[in-house]
Amino acid sequence: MREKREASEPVVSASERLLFGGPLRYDMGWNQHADAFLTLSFRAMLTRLPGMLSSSLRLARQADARAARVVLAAEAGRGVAQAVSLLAVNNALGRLLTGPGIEQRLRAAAPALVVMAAVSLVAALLRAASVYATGRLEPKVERVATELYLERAANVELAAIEDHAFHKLLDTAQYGARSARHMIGYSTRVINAMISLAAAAGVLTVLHPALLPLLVTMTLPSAWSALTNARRRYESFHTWVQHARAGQLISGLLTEPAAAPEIRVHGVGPFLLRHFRSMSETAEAEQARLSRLAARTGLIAAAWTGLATLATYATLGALLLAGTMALAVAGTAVIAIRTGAASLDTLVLEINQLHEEALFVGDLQRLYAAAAERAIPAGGEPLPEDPKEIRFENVTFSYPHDEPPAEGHQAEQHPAGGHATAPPATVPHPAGERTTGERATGERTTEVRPTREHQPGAGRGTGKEPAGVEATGKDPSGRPAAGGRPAATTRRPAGATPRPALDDVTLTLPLGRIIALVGENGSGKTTLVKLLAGLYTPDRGRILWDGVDAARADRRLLAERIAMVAQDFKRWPFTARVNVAVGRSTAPMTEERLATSIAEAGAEDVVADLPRGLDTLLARNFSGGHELSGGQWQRLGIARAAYRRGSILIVDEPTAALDARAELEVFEKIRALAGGGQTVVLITHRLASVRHADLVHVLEHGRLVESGTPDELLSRGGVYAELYSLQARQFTARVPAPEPG
Ligand SMILES: Nc1ncnc2c1ncn2[C@@H]1O[C@H](COP(=O)(O)OP(=O)(O)OP(=O)(O)O)[C@@H](O)[C@H]1O
Repeated sequence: MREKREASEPVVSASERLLFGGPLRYDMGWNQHADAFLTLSFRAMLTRLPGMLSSSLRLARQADARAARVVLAAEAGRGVAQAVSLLAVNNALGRLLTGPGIEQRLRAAAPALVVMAAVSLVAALLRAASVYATGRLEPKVERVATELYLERAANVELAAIEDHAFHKLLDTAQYGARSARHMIGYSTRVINAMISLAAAAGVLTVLHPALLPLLVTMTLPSAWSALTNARRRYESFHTWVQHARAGQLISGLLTEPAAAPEIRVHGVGPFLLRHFRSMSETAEAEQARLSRLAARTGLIAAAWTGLATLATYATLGALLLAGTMALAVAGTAVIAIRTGAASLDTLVLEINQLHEEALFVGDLQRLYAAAAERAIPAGGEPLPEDPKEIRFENVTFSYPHDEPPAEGHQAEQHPAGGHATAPPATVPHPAGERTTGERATGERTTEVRPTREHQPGAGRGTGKEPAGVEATGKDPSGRPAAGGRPAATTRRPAGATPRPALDDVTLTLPLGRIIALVGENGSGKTTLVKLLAGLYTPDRGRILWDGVDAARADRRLLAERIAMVAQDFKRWPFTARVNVAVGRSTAPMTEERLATSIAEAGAEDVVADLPRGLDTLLARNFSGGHELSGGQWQRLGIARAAYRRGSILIVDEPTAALDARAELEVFEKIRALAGGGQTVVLITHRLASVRHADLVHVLEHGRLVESGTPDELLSRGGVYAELYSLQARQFTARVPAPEPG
């Protein structure tokens, strides 16, 4: 009881309190399983065993049916071999211990000895077959499960990705594939242990009915000790790992380039180092506590096993003395009890592990189901071949909003990006600290479960953060900061209903023209183009392509027509060539198309300056990688959109990172694209650049407030004219001369 209280009370170091205002907590999906694992009784685990085994089998059959059959047959064969071997031992002992001379006894025992040798050989061959087939199966199972995971995740609506609950499931389920792989090994060992236990128990029962209870008595202590330590470790994980993570966060900050200048100029290094030491010491204390408890449990188990062994041998002796058991049978019983005890021990541990893995595979299956429900619908009406206009009719759209955090969890934060993503790479998953064949001695081998940062699709960026959420954990490229740096989250007060991002908007986008969307920050411009691109569907109202409602249209065909340079377009960690050609990854990658797109975006100089031209890897954190400036990236982004050759080009803040000359040039290029018949939907705050637009829509607080040509809007003297003159004044206003003296 004392021990439980000790483990569940988090020790928050003074450093943690100072730096994070309390315990630093990441919101990680697998946390959900802490309680499930700790509260489940061993009996309940046994009840669930058939379900878990059949789920493993299903996965195995899906991945490689032949290998699955080999494993099953080999394990069953090994069990039979063990029973036959025990019976042969009994036979051999019986012949050796009774009879006239030693030579005749040896001769009589010879057939049984030959059987033993043959059975050992067969068992060894079967084991080899099982090891080989399991080794083949495991990676295939993981691949099949991962592919399904990635495929489904990539195919859900953007709204699902931005939905906190779905994202949490996505996070939890990321461990499922690895768990599915582990389940194969555990299932094999469980099946093997069950069969050999049944063989030993069967033989013992045949030999003498009193032997079976002795087997159980001898095994229980070590199984109890192993289980207790595993649970204690798991429970402790939830107590101290968060603190260890806080320490790792500090060590990450001390080495990351972004923090380096301030660490040096402001002398933050010693300050952080001091707190790093203090946090590490807290984690060390927890490790010491665990080791102390493990040693104590090990001792208790050893004493219990010793007593049980003594009782076993005393019973065997008594049976021998009473003449109710032959010496040969007693000898066989000792061997069978030892084998059976080892099998039972393995069984307890492996079922434990299997259960834990099954929880994560369960998440994966839940994700598959949820992702299927939220998948982008396939099929739909075709869009008109050459539409004249797209019309927004009374369109209203609100972003789904998260519930405010529960009381007392104000320090609970997500790793970078505002959404829960992955735990930092250096922190093992509890099941990652896996025990392989743990015994009461406390010996174990550990394996660290890789986190999403190591997996394809790592660091998914979602573009914008939910209303009122401010993400601070991104590097300038929008990628999650290294080490899963937590983002401070601030939220809307509880109960406040957010304003719709778009509120009853009715407007027309004439195709083949340049249309500018203008308005202050947060007025709904980006939201409008995301609806146009089919990334969201309106809550109310319709988006009509010459009368065809986009909500009923084939979404894939709609996307085919759109090329988009978003504000935070993806900077793929690939070569420059791929960064452009990824605009239309289904098209053959031709040099001519690449060169044309690069020229259309005015990105020739950017490519010419790269050390290996188009083959330069654009990711500084890899060897040979190169980093571009914001403006250079922006040009490549436009080249990517040009490469796509969509009929509607959406450009969101294309010149934000450009100098004055480059800005002019980019607008020229964009105008030229429109000259080729492409529709350009341009979002910009630089109103001087809007002069060439055919039509300007002005948004304010999600509502359309003005529409017209730039000249019409200027002469109207409304919001546009006001914003325009504000900007113009910045250039003409005289800077007050400094006061003399
Ligand atoms: N993914 C999102 N989840 C929740 N709310 C969002 C999301 N994206 C935008 N919003 C909110 O919707 C409103 C409109 O945002 P939007 O990005 O469309 O404005 P904008 O006019 O493009 O702004 P800016 O000029 O700053 O780019 C804002 O209140 C914003 O906070």
